[in-house]
Amino acid sequence: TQSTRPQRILTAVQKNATRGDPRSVVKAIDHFCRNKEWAMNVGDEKGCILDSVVSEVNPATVLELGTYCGYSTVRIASLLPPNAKLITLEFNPDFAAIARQVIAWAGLEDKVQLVEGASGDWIPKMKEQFGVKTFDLVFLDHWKNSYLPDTKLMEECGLLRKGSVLLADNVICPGAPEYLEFIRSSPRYKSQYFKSHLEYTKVEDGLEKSVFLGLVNEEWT
Ligand SMILES: Cn1cnc(CNC(=O)c2cc(-c3ccc(F)cc3)cc(O)c2O)c1
Ligand SMILES: [Mg+2]
Repeated sequence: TQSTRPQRILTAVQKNATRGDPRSVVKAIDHFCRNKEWAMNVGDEKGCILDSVVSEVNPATVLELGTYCGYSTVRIASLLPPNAKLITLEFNPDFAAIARQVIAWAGLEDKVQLVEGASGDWIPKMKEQFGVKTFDLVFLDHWKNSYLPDTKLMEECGLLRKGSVLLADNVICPGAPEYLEFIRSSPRYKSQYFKSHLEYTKVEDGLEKSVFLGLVNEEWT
């Protein structure tokens, strides 16, 4: 039977990366996707911006929306302090199955909880199911038209605190126009755009970093 692209990515990791070495896993996926088959990982260029935001926030709790093959999961988890937790949600069971093996190859399974299902179903259950109070960092990389409803849902569920950081991939390509419009005009967020390129290409793309400011007082007038 024909293999899938995620399966071929896993094979490339198992052949070219060292078990327990997250950087070699990231390198193997980037090499495969740049030289063999493009895939929708955040990639090396935007990945460096992701790394710098993770290092700056130094989060104890991270939520990733959209796991795919686990590339950004490995990048983030490899930078987390001891006892920090990353919960990553993936809707597609085939992607989730591959991601589990990529995360295990990197030796990061103790820092990562991969949850299969729809973000809209799981976000309201985060507190009761995983004992999460709030997230210090959220990486949005799932369906682009889910960025906005899921951000509103996280607010409503009290999962964001003053200072929580949202980092959204693909705000230019494929684009998340409703999300960008909302987050850049909301008084509850301080946003910053990091210009970059679509993974493994010269096409423009970028990451939007938004800090939640909490409920600002004019909302009570
Ligand atoms: C099916 N599916 C499961 N998860 C998702 C969510 N991710 C994306 O959709 C996504 C798409 C692209 C992209 C695709 C085609 C193209 F021509 C240009 C860009 C890039 C990304 O970085 C992404 O994160 C989609
Ligand atoms: Mg993406």
